[in-house]
Amino acid sequence: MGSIGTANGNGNGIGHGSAPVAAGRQHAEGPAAMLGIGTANPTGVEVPQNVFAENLFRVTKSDHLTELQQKLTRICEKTGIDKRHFHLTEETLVAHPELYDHDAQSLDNRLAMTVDAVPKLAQCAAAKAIAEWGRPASEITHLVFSTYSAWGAPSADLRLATLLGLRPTVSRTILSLHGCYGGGRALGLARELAENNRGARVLVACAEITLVCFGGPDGGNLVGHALFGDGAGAVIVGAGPFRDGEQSPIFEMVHATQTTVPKTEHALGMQVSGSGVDFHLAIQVPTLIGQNVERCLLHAFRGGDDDDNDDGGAHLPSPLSGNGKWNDLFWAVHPGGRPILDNIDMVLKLEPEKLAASRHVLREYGNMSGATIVFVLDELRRRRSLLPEWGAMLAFGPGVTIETMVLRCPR
Ligand SMILES: CC(C)(COP(=O)(O)OP(=O)(O)OC[C@H]1O[C@@H](n2cnc3c(N)ncnc32)[C@H](O)[C@@H]1OP(=O)(O)O)[C@@H](O)C(=O)NCCC(=O)NCCSC(=O)/C=C/c1ccc(O)cc1
Repeated sequence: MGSIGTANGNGNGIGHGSAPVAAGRQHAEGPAAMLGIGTANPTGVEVPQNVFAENLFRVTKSDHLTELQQKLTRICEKTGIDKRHFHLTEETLVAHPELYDHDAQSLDNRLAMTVDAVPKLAQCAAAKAIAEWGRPASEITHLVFSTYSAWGAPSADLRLATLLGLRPTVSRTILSLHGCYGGGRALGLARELAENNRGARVLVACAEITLVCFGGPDGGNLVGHALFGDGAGAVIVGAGPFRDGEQSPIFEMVHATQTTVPKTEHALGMQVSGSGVDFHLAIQVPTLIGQNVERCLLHAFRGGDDDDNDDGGAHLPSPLSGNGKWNDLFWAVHPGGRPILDNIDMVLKLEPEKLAASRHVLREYGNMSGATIVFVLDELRRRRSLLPEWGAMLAFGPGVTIETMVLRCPR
């Protein structure tokens, strides 16, 4: 173990698309791949970012807090966001003033309002992913569901399985409170499930509804107010042999790693209390991510090898051996915030259009936590004919945790 704690995928090299997984009857043939991608947002409320602060202060009866409103307006202008989608309506806020009263016990109501809404939003995204995949939902063998916004048992994964009519033997896993790296972790897990269980078809679903953490502007979470939005993403993951009628691989998932940056637990967090959920985003987060991201990428592109010598060895695909190597890749980066993308651009010396898909998603939807990375993958898939062969996916969240995946766009 090096100075950064790590946990690896199943140790595949990143050989050129050809069956790097150990042969054996129970294993799949070749790398896992994304076979269908879908996204969804709540249909009711779409808020332009340039009126967000004004709306928030009006609906929470906080117009007298003029300095705070000016500050939120300043922050909103710097987010790189044009609009966001929300499940929470003004009518609901009028009926539930406890949602912006920091002293009120509102957690029960918040959870009651999201218990059905979260799996239903996930269902909308999953239905699109399944339609693109081209096979019936009954052929899904595993479900990995990530959310921070719905808790309870039976949990959101079971509700989603029921809504989609998945078979009773579907093997379900729910990832809770992973925050913004939940989508990356769910995809990493799906990759391992698909490669290690021949014939497995894994539905990854991520759905987030910010109602659980909504509060008045005096609650001290102005950046969270300016940044987060609601959305769901779903991906069908499977490995060869592929079936008749099945979508051919969109992106191969060649290798995945997870890195925890030591001594940064304080930087990103979520505190649950009777009055809801409070986010904490330290001002240092964009810098911390910028400082650690290249190390994580090198680790992933070495196939999880902890050897720090960049020997251009057998693991590395050729794009990473030359100068300007990172510009030879396509990029699926979680747009956690505009300065995070700016720092990654700067550290990796990326050409301006390399993070275009991430900036587009940030602009159109804001940060939808774990679901956001699926929107970025969906956007990249639209630009597929322009993409180079190899790519990298990055997602970040509490820990600070950095999820990295080496992707390949088959021709
Ligand atoms: C749009 C911001 C807020 C400001 O842009 P800027 O280019 O840094 O501009 P300034 O440096 O001029 O800052 C504007 C104001 O914002 C303030 N500010 C600037 N970051 C801050 C700050 N983290 N705090 C509190 N004031 C600040 C800053 O002090 C300043 O205040 P003021 O001088 O009074 O105008 C930008 O910094 C930004 O997007 N920051 C957020 C980055 C970030 O941490 N993103 C989260 C990544 S991880 C993730 O996505 C998952 C989170 C998550 C975690 C747990 C879960 O369960 C679920 C999800």
